[in-house]
Amino acid sequence: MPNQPKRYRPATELVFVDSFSDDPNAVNDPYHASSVPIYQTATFKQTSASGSGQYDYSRSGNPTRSAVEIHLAKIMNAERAFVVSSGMSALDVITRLVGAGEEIVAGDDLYGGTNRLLTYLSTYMNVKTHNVDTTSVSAVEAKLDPFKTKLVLLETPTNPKIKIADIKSIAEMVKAKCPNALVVVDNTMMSPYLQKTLDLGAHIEYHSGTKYLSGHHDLMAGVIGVCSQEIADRIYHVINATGCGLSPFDSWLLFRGVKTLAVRIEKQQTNAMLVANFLEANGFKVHFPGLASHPQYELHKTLSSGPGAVLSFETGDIAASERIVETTKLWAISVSFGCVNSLISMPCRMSHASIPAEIRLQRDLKEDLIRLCVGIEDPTDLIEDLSNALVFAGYSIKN
Ligand SMILES: Cc1ncc(COP(=O)(O)O)c(C=O)c1O
Ligand SMILES: N[C@@H](CCSC[C@H](N)C(=O)O)C(=O)O
Repeated sequence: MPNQPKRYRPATELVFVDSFSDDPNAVNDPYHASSVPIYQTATFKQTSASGSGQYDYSRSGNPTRSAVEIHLAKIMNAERAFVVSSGMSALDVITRLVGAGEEIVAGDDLYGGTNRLLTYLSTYMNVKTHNVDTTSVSAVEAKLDPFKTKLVLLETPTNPKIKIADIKSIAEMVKAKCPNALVVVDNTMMSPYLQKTLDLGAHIEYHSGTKYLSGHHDLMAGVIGVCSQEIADRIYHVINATGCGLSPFDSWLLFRGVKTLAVRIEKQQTNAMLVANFLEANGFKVHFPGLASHPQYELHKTLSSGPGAVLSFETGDIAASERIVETTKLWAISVSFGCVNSLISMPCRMSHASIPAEIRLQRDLKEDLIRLCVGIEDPTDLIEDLSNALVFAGYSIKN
């Protein structure tokens, strides 16, 4: 790899902060802190001009960042993990592995910001994206070009229509038909607690760490996990070259959030199941992979150990959807998901407003769609609040 800093470290040499470890790569903490300290420093002193400490400059590496990266690599079953300044920054780093004239195959239901970055790449960088229905392995296969395709980008479940892609079959097919392409999965909706995409055959998994991994909507972060040292080297090179590594304080906050990931998700998805059942029992078309009515209900169970806690539903009436969203009290009107607080939104007005209306129409992204991101509150309160809003919008509701 050209232009590596002299302190570039492969995964085997990653350092971590643990004063009781006899591992030579552990950072010595003389105070035996039981929470990883925040190394709020840009630079690290050297013993001589050429003497190498474990770190020299926080853009290239920082002990607090390393600590969370090592932990995340373990829970993703990744060869190595990296943390960067946002989910979009994670995707930006990954797409820099694609050159001008090369191509990406991606879904036709994608987070609005992802669609915006892919559109930017095609407009300014001559990197074309084919958007296909990733619920169909053959639709993905049809757009592969063994010479041009460099990334196959899957979101599963998709945001906001909650469609499921068969990661395992797609990864096997891509490896056979297009060995130069990398299979990349945006695993934000599931988190590594529910879905381990690298075990399913993906080369790269990434996250908006702003969501479940941190869990409290108090930071922006992106996470990238990779399956091999070779990909790790390329990703690290881009992160150091572009300077998007996560700050020490946000690395610390992210690490703190990850510690409660399992308990938060268990509670959130139990609540989400109750909310999804309530809406379906009241006649709404609900998109949630925990419901037997979901078209990929069986497939999702083979990929993930739970349905997660994001669902969307249709009312068929934009004005009614607006009334519902604007009437709930416990469900805050907000973008994002994965937080301990429950949120309600209209994707076409909010998270997906950057996708031009005609493209939303082409992709059958319904303007009346309401997305619910279920938190850890008492589910009786959540359902009562939603029920009141539905009644206010003119629906007759049985609880
Ligand atoms: C599925 C998905 N991926 C990526 C992102 C981007 O993450 P961030 O907001 O942390 O940049 C978002 C939301 O923003 C998202 O919903
Ligand atoms: N104004 C922001 C909207 C962020 S949406 C965040 C999140 N991914 C979601 O799906 O709610 C933008 O245009 O990026």
